[in-house]
Parts: sequence; C-alpha cells; structure tokens
Amino acid sequence: MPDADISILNSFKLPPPYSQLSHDEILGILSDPAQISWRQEDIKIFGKIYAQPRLIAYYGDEQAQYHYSSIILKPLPWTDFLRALKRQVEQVTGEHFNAVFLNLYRDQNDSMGMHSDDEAELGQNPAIASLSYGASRTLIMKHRHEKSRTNIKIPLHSGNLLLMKGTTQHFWKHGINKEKTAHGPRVNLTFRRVFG
Ligand SMILES: O=C(O)CCC(=O)C(=O)O
Ligand SMILES: [Fe+2]
Repeated sequence: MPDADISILNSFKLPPPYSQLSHDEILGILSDPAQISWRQEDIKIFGKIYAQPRLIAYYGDEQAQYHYSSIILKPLPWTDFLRALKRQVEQVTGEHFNAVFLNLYRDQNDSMGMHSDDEAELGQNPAIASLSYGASRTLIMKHRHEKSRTNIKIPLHSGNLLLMKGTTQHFWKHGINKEKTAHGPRVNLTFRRVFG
C-alpha cells in the first residue's frame, strides 16, 4: 500500500499465566462489564445526537488524557490483564504504548465510521497496534486524497494484531462497516502512545 506502513501478525500469543486462555475465554474477559468498564457515548452528526454504534472503554497511564471528538477521556488504571496484553504487544512490535482504547462491537449492527487516528496528542507519525478477539470483521481503508483508488479491505480475525505506523494516519482513513449477516461480539483494542 502506498503512503502507508502496515503489518499484520496472525496469531498473537500471550505469555504465562495467560497462555492457556482460548480466544473465547479472552473475549469473555474483555466483554465482561465487571472487568472492563464499557460505556456508550453520544456522538453528534450534523447537529443531531446519536448513541455511538458500539461500546468503548479507555485505560492507560494517568497522564494519557485523550481528546476524542470534543470529549476528554481520562484513562482508567490498567487492569492486570490489560497490562499483560500491552506488555506482550510492546514485546512483539518493539513500540511503546501508554494507553489502550477498546471497542466492543456487540453484533453485526455495530460499526465505526471512517477516520484517521491523527489527534495532536498522538504525535507526528503514531504507531498504533490493533488487536482483535471474537467475530471477524473487515477493516476498510480509504486513501484521503486519491479518490479514484478503490478501498482496501483487510479482514481482521480473532487473535490478529495489526500495526499501523509511519505516515499511515496522514494518508489513510479506516473504519468498520456494519455487516448484513449475523456476527457475534468482537472486541478490538488499539494500543497507543498518548502525549497528554
Ligand atoms: O475495530 C477496529 O478494528 C478499528 C478500531 C479503530 O480504528 C480505533 O479504535 O481507532
Ligand atoms: Fe482508528
């Protein structure tokens, strides 16, 4: 892909004591409202207020405050499990992260609009590591300037780790469309380095 630096690791593995967990068990931990503090935010589209079509949660180091479409997100402190995921993601990517943004797509009707992760607090060329568990969904990528270029579709399956870095966020938007067929829940975690 031009103007992008993207790589994908198909089967992300956790070290002990979590190495025995199945993907179903990991999805169970991550989607459990007693373990992850999921919330549904409102969004404003053309002046109208809608509930966001997915649940979100934000964890990280205390200073990793994030301005996210006009709201300031304060990170919750790392849980043991999220810290273990972060450490292993750092290990395999060689990058450093201080926060994780979680999305819960409850079924095929949940989605995320096309966007770039280009907020000022992510710095110039952010490395973003995106880890998925549960139902497979398709990440749509669209070049921001070259309208003629067709969308690129990247299927993301349970246990896939996608790393976007370099100029990717300057030139490309990405998002997750709704699906027409039945899909179970999916949790996606994007590890980020936030300069709060
Ligand atoms: O769910 C996904 O795979 C994409 C998530 C994403 O783009 C984000 O959290 O910024
Ligand atoms: Fe994103």
